[in-house]
Amino acid sequence: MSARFAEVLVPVAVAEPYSYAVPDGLDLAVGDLVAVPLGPRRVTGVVWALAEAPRYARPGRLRPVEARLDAEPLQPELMAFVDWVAGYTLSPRGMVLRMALRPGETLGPPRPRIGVRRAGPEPARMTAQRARVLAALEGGLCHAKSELARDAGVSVAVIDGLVDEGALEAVALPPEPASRRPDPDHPTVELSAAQAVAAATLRAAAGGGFAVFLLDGVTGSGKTEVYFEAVAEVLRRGRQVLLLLPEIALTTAFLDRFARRFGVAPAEWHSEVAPRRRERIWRGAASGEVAVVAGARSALFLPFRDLGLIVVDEEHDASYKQEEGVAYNARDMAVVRARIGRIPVALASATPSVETEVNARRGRYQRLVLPNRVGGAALPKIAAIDMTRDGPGRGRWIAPRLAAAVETTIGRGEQALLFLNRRGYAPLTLCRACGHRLGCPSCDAWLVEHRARRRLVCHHCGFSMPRPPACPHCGAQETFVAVGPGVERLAEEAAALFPDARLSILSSDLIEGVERLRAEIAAIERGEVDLVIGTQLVAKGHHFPRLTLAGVIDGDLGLGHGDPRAAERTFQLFYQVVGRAGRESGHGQGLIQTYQPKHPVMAALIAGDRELFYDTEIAARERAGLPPFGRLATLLVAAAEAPAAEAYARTLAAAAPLQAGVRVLGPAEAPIAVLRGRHRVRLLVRAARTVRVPDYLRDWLASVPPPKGSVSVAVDVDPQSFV
Ligand SMILES: Nc1ncnc2c1ncn2[C@@H]1O[C@H](COP(=O)(O)OP(=O)(O)OP(=O)(O)O)[C@@H](O)[C@H]1O
Ligand SMILES: [Zn+2]
Repeated sequence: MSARFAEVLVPVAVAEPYSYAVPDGLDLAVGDLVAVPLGPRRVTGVVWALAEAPRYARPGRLRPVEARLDAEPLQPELMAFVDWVAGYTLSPRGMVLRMALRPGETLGPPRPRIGVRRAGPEPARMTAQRARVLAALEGGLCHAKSELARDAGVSVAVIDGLVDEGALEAVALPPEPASRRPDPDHPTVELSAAQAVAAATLRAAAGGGFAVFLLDGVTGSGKTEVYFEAVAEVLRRGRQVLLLLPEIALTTAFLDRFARRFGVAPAEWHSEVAPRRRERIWRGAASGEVAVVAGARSALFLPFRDLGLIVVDEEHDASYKQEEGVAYNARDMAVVRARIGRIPVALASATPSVETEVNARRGRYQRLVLPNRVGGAALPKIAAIDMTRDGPGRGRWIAPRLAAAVETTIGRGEQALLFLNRRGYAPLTLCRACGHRLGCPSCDAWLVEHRARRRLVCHHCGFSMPRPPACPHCGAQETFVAVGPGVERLAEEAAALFPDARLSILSSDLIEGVERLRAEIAAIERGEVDLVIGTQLVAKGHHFPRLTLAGVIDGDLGLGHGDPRAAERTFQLFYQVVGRAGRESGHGQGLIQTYQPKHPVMAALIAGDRELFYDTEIAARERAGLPPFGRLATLLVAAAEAPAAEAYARTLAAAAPLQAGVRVLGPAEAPIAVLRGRHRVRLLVRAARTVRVPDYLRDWLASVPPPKGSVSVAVDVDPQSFV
């Protein structure tokens, strides 16, 4: 007997599934993907439960499920994961499901692939383009139409013309596989003793249940090769692997390395992957055909058929946190998914997050240590340049000592890197006559000059405009001055200082598209560049063999903003940047320009003493009751008008339940008080570790009338950023 009613979760902002009638003859199971009517639309949903009686509406009025879709059902583990993430982040369950159904909108029967081959007579009219097509088909093989067009350098219309005339014949091709099977058994490097120990532990865990590992290796210690051994073991067992990487769009080198080790590249999953390709990977993950996915945080919601291992590389990276919509941290949720799926998860980093470090110190996570660089290369020596004494002249940013080091490095035929975490030319433009500063019309932020694009840009909302001819405040002409450096300005200074050096500026906004960015990085790897100037893009896992000097231009930029994670972020960033130097030569050097050379973060970096940093930071967090010794959450109230936001925030604050171990601070204006034209007021929840913050927040929010009009409330449990 098939069930009469289905509870279907739909990918919209709803907390609960809706009831639908199951038509006679339609056999449904929990997890099935179905098409259901939703208002005037038809959407893809998932059968969350089946029942003999519906939960809500009167049975006679229920609309029926329209069809079961031709797709693998969601596994119970993924459904449980969706429930868990929704509960923890206080997000509508439907919105979390939506992340798991990402390509769901396009899910239909796979689109047929058309191939063509030679048939019949020569075409009556021969052109150069036609000749190229026919030449490419020499030998009688069948080619996919779109690939043939590309190979012959013609448009698809040329091929269609030849088909119409009968010179070519169209045939249906079998669907292309989403990815080929990686081969676990051709290792490419011989592991060092420490690597072998770590790899053996991970390999042994690959067959077991839930366990969390911290693969803790200094920069350039070969963490990747180690976790590849765990990947290989999971593949031998016929199971699937998820590799999470920050900035996957940049990591061609990683894909190449994977391909060298396993014979094929992994399936890539990130926002730059074309929709149809994403759909194929989604299906391939669900069918088991795709064995390994390397992806950005959203890959965590892929419907793997039999996931056996998750690796989170550079686990400390801030890009794992999604702030918009469902606010989740993919590193933390990877641990949750592994626990639900009873599989191991490996977190890799040279600079673990303080949370992870504490978990490892307490033995909750098992630490695997790689204390040395591959081949015995020494770690870079780090020194501070005290800008209060040894800075460059006014309007310049590269201190003489750093300039001299760059000169020497380039002179030896090696590469140098200058790091400044600021895109654009200058972070501030002001009028010399009246002091007016050019700000964004819809955000509480200054406009950043991007000289290459000839525009002033708001980094928060994307607003941009050309530099105005006259000051909008006093009307003076030609009085604007650029204040402070961005990478473009730094490059200008570097070009003047080192006229013969080949420069590359690595900044996401200067290089259009992933492919060009990847090409630029490859050129640096090949040594075709002498001096790299970059934003945080350069800090992420690159291996530039000839790079021996890393200079940090503004060592104070991230410090002291009242952000509880400022010290941690700064330490991680600079340690990683400097960690790009001397990876092969062994004589790497890091120079950090700072006005606070005595700051604990600088002191730990200069001493090359990572433990000193963690000891200091962990003690400070413990004293202050900050994560992981306490919990944080923010409620951000936003509205078109400031009074509406403030009023609702006060209502919320007044309704905050009294509970031991919980303090609610605020409302206070958010550091960026206006964003995209919306006024923002924040409440901060500080709680003891033992408090179940999501439950507390749920009770609280249920006790107040929902926001009306333009007012919205965004909940962020474990916030990473406090802007
Ligand atoms: N046992 C080995 N023998 C030879 N080469 C190795 C070995 N292990 C790793 N390598 C090579 O050493 C280089 C550095 O390794 P890898 O990039 O994995 O370091 P990492 O620990 O991830 O560094 P980071 O954290 O700085 O990104 C790579 O080119 C890698 O192929
Ligand atoms: Zn703006």
